[in-house]
Amino acid sequence: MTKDAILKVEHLSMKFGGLMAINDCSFEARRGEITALIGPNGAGKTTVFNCITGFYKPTMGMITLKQRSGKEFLLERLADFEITKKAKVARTFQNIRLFSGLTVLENLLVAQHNDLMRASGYTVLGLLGLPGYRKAAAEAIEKARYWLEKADLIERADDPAGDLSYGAQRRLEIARAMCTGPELLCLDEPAAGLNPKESLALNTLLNGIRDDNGTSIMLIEHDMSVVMEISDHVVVLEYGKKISDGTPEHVKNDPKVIAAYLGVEDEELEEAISDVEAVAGGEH
Ligand SMILES: Nc1ncnc2c1ncn2[C@@H]1O[C@H](COP(=O)(O)OP(=O)(O)OP(=O)(O)O)[C@@H](O)[C@H]1O
Repeated sequence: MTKDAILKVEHLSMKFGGLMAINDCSFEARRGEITALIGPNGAGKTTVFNCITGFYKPTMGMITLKQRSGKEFLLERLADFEITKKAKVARTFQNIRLFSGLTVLENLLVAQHNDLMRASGYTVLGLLGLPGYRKAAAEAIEKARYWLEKADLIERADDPAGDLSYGAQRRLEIARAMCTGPELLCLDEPAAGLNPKESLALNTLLNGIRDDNGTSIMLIEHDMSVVMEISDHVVVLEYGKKISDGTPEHVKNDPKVIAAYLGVEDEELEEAISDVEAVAGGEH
């Protein structure tokens, strides 16, 4: 693993019956950066995410997460709850999964349930009397308040989560994931369905998480304006294989990526690449 990589995916393959959804895919995500995983529909982005977060066990390959402390975890060998708890990887899903009947604040406190239970010593007496529990409860509220501020949701703390606008619910999900103290935050299409104002608020939140908290972020995203604006590094998949990897600028101008997004078949690829190169050459 290179010095500053938080995640290293090596020769990852995932087979569903006869379908090779991921085929010998390798890439790294660097610490303190926003890495975007992009590609046409069915390219395998969600499958890669599901392998990283333990929802699927890969058919082959290694996924190594290295924490700030230097401690390494082989994610493909851990159960999904251990990936969250021990390796400190948090995720959100394409569909919003909040407790819509609970308030915004309660959603953030529920996320810290494990810490609170540990502080209680797992006894009712602990809940009622232990100073350790009272301290943990105060810290949980403080952490929730911090993330409500960051997500621009402090005014809505006591409202049911289900009453929030779609964009605010997305930010609440991210705030909730951050309350678990992750080293790597994985976001599955965070900008899907957002209007331009909500998209801007999302960008502000994600930039803050990277710059102020130093948390590394991996995201799957279809909205290219979001990808180009906030990513430090982009990995492009097509038919389960990596076809490009680099800065947003590099990837945007990569003829293979352009061809993939135009839906060009393999046999036409060389022709498409030379066409694109000719156009690009003509622009200089
Ligand atoms: N559990 C599964 N069982 C069988 N096939 C699956 C399963 N999950 C994904 N696939 C297949 O694997 C391929 C990759 O799917 P995946 O959802 O990872 O792509 P994606 O890039 O996330 O697509 P999208 O952008 O549409 O969400 C697709 O052909 C899909 O049908």
